[in-house]
Amino acid sequence: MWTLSGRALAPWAAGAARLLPPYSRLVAVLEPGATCTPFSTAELKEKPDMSRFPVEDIRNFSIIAHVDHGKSTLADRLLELTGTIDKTKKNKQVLDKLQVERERGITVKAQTATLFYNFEGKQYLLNLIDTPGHVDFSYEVSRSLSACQGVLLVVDANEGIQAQTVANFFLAFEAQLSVIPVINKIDLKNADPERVEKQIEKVFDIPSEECIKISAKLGTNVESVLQAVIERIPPPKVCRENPLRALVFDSTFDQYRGVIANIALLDGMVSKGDKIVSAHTKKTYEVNEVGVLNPNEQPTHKLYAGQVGFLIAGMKDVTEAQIGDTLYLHNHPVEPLPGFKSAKPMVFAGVYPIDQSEYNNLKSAIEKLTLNDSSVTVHRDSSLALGAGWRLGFLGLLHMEVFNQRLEQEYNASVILTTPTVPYKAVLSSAKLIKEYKEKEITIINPAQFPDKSKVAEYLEPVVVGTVVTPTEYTGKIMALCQARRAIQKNMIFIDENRVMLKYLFPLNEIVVDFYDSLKSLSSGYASFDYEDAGYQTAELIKMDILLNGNIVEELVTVVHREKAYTVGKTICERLKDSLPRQLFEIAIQAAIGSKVIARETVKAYRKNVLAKCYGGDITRKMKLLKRQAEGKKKLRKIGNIEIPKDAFIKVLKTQPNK
Ligand SMILES: Nc1nc2c(ncn2[C@@H]2O[C@H](COP(=O)(O)OP(=O)(O)OP(=O)(O)O)[C@@H](O)[C@H]2O)c(=O)[nH]1
Repeated sequence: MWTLSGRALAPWAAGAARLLPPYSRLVAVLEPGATCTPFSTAELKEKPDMSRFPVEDIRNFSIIAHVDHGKSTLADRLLELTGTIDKTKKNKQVLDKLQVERERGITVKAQTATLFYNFEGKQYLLNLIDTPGHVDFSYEVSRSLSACQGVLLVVDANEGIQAQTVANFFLAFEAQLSVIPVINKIDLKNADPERVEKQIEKVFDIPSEECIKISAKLGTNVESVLQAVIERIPPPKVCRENPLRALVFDSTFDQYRGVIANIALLDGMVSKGDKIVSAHTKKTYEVNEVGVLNPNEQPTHKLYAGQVGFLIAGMKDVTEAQIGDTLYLHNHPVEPLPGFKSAKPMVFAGVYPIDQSEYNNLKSAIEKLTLNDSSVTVHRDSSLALGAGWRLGFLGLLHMEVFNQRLEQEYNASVILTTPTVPYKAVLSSAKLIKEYKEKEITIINPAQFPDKSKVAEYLEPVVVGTVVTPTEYTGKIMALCQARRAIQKNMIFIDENRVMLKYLFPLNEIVVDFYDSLKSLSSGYASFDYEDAGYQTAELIKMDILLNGNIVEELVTVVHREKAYTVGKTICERLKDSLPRQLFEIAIQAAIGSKVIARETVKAYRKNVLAKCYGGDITRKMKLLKRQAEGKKKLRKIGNIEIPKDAFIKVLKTQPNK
């Protein structure tokens, strides 16, 4: 049984073991308690001497929370309080650097910032890692935690504990990190911090006196968060006398400087000019620069064990900086760190260039983006209708959308995305087939390759344990929704008199697309959801085609449970009818299993006259409109003689909200 501070946890809390951070396995060798005079701002802007921070004056921590509970806002305040950034109204989610993060107001990629903080006459080095809150990005959270010894668990004073609060707490707890509960948004009219304190005590077994109540927005009581970081989070357990051993816990690709690795030093030190080796590739590099992220890269020439920073060493190829890799000094090999369990993709989709001449550009964009996001898996794929492309694996639908948006925004790539599918399995029925496929059980990530029933002894579908946290008044409706999604109830726990936590075993394909959306609308936005992998179960699966005037739409081929075929087919046809523009002729939309049509809708004929509003004989204006229409057509996907705007399929598939 897991315990926290010697206390036993609620029985349901004894979760499956997740990855432990390498730090927690090392023995502490702390340096004697030297103090140092604080850096002046001028010194900081120059090159700070990182040797002035003994291990005991370092704290590495992460901020974890449910979506929107205020992680990034708290990070802004901490950056301001420590003078890392100026106090201005413009500082909003400073660490959310990606365009997609700013547009959607969500954190997608974990970010690191080094803060210098003076407390009781000492200057401390604090490394803060801001993490994403959405379930799709929990892999980023696990990785970030590997470079930390403690976390700030932020909980909204009005919303209280939510599904991702629970999931993130256990990631931190199982990694044996110190947890500081921070109740945020106490300025809200409906804030009830005392109720949230009680929830934290009940669910996480953390005494309410340990909770810090703040308003990150107004800055109220934020200073006591920094003090708690120093007092309650232990310094890293590392040894500076040993030769260098650095963990690459993240990496980004810069067009001009190549790979920038985020590293946590577990042993020794690294300097500019050192020759280092990657334990993964065994390639040797010269260190071009090392430094801290403050929050932008600030060269320091040296980094010491216990510190977190960046390293640039002329790694140009996307495969050279593996996340989880260990770096060591040339001629001083060390035992590599355990690395990370690779992220398991939950959703697969085909990605094709709109125009095949764009194939190479798209290939290079995908390669570069996957370096920044190693949780995406890439398989080459091709289709008769769509040409050469890839089948990519994502952690969830939001992850897929964000990846697509980043391809467009950061690399100007326009792509066709096919229906997301979960990784099904098929157990083959005969020795001959097993010989042909070279395995007994095949994984199907492309519905077009779904094997026929005659070849299969049984189909298997992935399942997850889902956690729903909801106000009690919605329990009945939510239970009905879960049942309709073929879920089996496992547990029900009252967090307090008004809030309940439900645990269900769900088939993954029932929740990836629109479960979250339905849950939110059923509960007026109050219920939250999180899930984790729970293996496979047998299922009656069939392949369903969608046809437009008799032509199969490759983007929409899906695998469905037999029970659900009619409902799913009907819904897709209806949605397609709403998102397809009318054309000069009638369009028949059909859902079919083999040759049997199970649902049908019709789009009536219509002609769009772009010149309708052009009175008189302004020929240049007419030409302009016709040219614009022709340009628009280049972006259309043609199936038979039907022209379909690129986003029509996405509209059909996309039912999950942005958050
Ligand atoms: N009233 C009030 N609003 C706050 C406070 N802290 C954050 N917010 C608001 O809550 C919203 C979400 O804040 P973020 O800091 O983006 O939340 P987050 O947890 O980083 O969100 P993700 O990165 O998407 O997981 C924003 O609109 C903030 O302005 C607070 O103390 N009081």
